[in-house]
Amino acid sequence: MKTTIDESALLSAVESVSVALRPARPDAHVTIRGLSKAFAGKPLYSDFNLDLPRGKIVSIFGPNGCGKSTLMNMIAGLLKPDAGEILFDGKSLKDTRIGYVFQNYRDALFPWITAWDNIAYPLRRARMKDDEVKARVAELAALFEIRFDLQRYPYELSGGQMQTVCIMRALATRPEVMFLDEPFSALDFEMTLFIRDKLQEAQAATGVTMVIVSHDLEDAVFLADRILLLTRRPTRIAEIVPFELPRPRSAESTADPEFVRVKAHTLEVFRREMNA
Ligand SMILES: Nc1ncnc2c1ncn2[C@@H]1O[C@H](COP(=O)(O)OP(=O)(O)OP(=O)(O)O)[C@@H](O)[C@H]1O
Repeated sequence: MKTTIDESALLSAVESVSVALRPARPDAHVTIRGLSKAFAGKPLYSDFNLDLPRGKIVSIFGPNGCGKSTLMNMIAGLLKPDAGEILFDGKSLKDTRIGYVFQNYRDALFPWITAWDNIAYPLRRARMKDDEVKARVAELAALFEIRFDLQRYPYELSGGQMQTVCIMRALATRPEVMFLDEPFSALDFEMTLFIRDKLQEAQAATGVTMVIVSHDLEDAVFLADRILLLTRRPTRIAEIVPFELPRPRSAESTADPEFVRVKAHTLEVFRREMNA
């Protein structure tokens, strides 16, 4: 008797074998297995696997259009993969608290409510009691050394102040994983230094796992414990570069020989991938 094989069942069986073959690293917080995504029939990711370490800052860096934002958005649940599995400590996204800082802070804040209410918004949605909401916003305001009036509306704030509010809002619910898409791209140098400091402080205070997409090599290296270097599409991991310079890192850290070495190495891998 001829046996017919259901192609999709076969594919999913093969996929689950490949998933099972790659156990998570012991320090893994987020495990990505067999991730695939195509746009208009052209594959961007195909059977992509990655572990993101717990409590670390990972920067995603790579050539233009290689899929940095797409990868982050799939992990954060903003974009559905065609196939694959993403787990957070073995849990699905719906059982995980995440924070997201969008690239364009001007569009990210609700313009009809004050900065204070923007920060409180996710806490109220989580049905936190009023006095606890007040305490949490006050705690964040202290951490970020807020000197401007949080009762102002977003349009009354500078770009750096708006981005600070976006980051406070993303941290409000004490996320397990925080995603930041180009957090420095629209900031001036002074504000970039301030936000770099505050992100390091927030990470040290909370142990949150952070994923940052960056176009800028210096920004990508500066905050990272690991730099995830991607290839051109179809996108693979070119290299995961560790960067162990002690924290807190300051503007002076960019002259540290280890910073200079890691930046040069990252650039070398990037150039190699551009020419591949
Ligand atoms: N919704 C979409 N529809 C069609 N193509 C898309 C879509 N989103 C992304 N792409 C394509 O997928 C590729 C990766 O896009 P993505 O924005 O993730 O790359 P990136 O590395 O973040 O880019 P950049 O460096 O320009 O910010 C690009 O070629 C892009 O044109």
